[in-house]
Amino acid sequence: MTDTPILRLGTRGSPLALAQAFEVKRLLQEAHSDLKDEESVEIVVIKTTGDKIQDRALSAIGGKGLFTKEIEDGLQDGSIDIAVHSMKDVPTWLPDGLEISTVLEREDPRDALFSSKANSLADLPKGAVVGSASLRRQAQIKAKRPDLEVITFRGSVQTRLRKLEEGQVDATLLAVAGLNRLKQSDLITAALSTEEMLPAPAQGAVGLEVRIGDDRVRAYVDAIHHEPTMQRITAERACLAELDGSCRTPIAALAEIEGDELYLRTMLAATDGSKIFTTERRGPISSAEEMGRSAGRELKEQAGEAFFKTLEDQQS
Ligand SMILES: NCc1[nH]cc(CCC(=O)O)c1CC(=O)O
Repeated sequence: MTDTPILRLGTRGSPLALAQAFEVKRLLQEAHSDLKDEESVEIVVIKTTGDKIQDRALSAIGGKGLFTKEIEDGLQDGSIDIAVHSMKDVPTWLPDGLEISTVLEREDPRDALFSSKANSLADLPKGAVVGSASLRRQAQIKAKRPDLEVITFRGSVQTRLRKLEEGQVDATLLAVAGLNRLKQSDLITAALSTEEMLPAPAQGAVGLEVRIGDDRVRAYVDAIHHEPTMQRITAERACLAELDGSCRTPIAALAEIEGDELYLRTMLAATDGSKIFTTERRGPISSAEEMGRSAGRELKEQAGEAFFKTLEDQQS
């Protein structure tokens, strides 16, 4: 019997965030006999700025860490021991004293199309309306199908699918991983190939953030760590860091492990799809970080300073 929990997990309260937190709890309980008690691992729901603001595109609100800041505050003030995040939402720079110690095995990193009108982006009727608030998705849609109308579209997975059902849009895109974790993958019309739609850095990966040097907590979380996932997202996030990417910059990156090599594809785009820069790297897994950095530098050079200046102007 435990009076107080042994571990407190901090999470957002969306159905997807909760599903991820319960998965972490289940894995921790499976790995450690002293956590078998129901009360030994407590899930603490924390509302973030990103959850409070529902009426605007995140890119318009700006700022990094919209889905993570308040949860990190909980780590720093000791009210939680572990923050559970979608790694896609975690900024590349973490607050002092915190680290991503652990990642779960990655889910499917692809984006999924939801539509009753077509099974692929290419087959959508001319002029169809696609709802997405992600600049990365908007840019890739516009690059392939300039005739489509892309409208900003936010809310939880449930809200977006309801809007689609109501006919507010002809199609929307969501991460396959989210639907899989919610056990709702049957709602997916089609998963898009990574050639059609390159995913966001770290899409499909769940990460655990802890206080640096918290050996007690580390002893628990180390048992559920998946190193190949960490290697992949290290390369992807290094590219993002090099570009100083926020959710205002359309950036995509996907690293895959092929034998003992890492194969990294990255993309930087103008939001209207008028420019797409891509680069690839192949190298030893141990160079994940440097490969990502170098890919990011190359994208920066390809795009040139004028490109970043234009991005800034578009936002102001
Ligand atoms: N920005 C919201 C967000 N953060 C993580 C996911 C999906 C799950 C994942 O990528 O792990 C989503 C929703 C979506 O893009 O469909």
